[in-house]
Amino acid sequence: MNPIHIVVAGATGRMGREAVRMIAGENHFKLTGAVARTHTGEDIGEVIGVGGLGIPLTDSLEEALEQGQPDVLIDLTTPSQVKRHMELAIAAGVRPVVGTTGLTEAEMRELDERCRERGIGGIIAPNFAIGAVLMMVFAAKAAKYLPDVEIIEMHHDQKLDAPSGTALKTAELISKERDEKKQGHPKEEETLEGARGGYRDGFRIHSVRLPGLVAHQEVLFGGPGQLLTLRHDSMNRESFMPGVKLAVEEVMKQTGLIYGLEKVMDL
Ligand SMILES: NC(=O)c1ccc[n+]([C@@H]2O[C@H](COP(=O)([O-])OP(=O)(O)OC[C@H]3O[C@@H](n4cnc5c(N)ncnc54)[C@H](O)[C@@H]3O)[C@@H](O)[C@H]2O)c1
Ligand SMILES: O=C(O)C1=N[C@H](C(=O)O)CCC1
Repeated sequence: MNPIHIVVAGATGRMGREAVRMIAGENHFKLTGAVARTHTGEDIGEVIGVGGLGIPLTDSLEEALEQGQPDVLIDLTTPSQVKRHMELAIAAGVRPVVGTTGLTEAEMRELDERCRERGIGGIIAPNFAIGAVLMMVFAAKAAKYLPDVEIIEMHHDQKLDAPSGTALKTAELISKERDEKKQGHPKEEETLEGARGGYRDGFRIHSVRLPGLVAHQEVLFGGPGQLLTLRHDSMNRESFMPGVKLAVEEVMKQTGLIYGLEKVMDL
């Protein structure tokens, strides 16, 4: 079997480094390009401390797509870059696997059309941690029976988008199962703006940002005389890598853009 050729955008970032390390450790994956914001020409393997990989860092995704001829782009950059990167990859027939959060629903619809026109697959996973995907799916099941729900997501203070992609995806899955209901007292009023968090489909999402955190989420359900809390914690970025690996393998079999790792898992 030919290895899957992969270019990583954001290769020197917290997630990108882990992705490069993961690719280097898999026989059926081959790194063909590493893109970072600044062009250094240095070997990405030397930069991240795994030894030479023979792949120089470039600041041009176009160059990495043309020279490396990858099958897959893994994008782990920033909300401001991800759409352009996906457009470039799709136009070149390269399948995007995207962890970068912050794309709007309209943007995802447009990118899905582009993938279909090109006859290729793409995967956007707001959270690659398998445990987090399970938490989201379990939350949707619980919401059917316990419609009073609030989401609290907690991330490190370098995160640019709020609420997190995970919280938005959890809310989407919950809304599909939950009967329509406005959570909280009908006459509640905020005396401090934002105190009740963001409002979506009748329930609330709260975002916490603190140094020391990585990626954490609680989904709280309440009913008369009972509480159910679903919680997931990512302690480090290695926690996301089994999901990245799965997404790269699955994207080769798909057509169109898939939003959420649960759609390629046997759940
Ligand atoms: N889906 C998931 O499971 C998951 C997990 C963690 C992080 N994330 C998301 O992944 C993204 C990256 O997270 P991080 O913690 O690694 O961030 P980071 O800031 O450590 O890394 C981002 C990298 O992107 C690079 N970059 C920025 N602009 C670029 C450009 N134009 N071209 C090439 N590279 C560019 C930066 O130089 C940096 O190295 C964020 O959007 C974050 O929310 C998703
Ligand atoms: O570090 C981040 O940023 C993360 N973002 C994802 C999100 O927005 O849900 C989840 C994992 C970490």
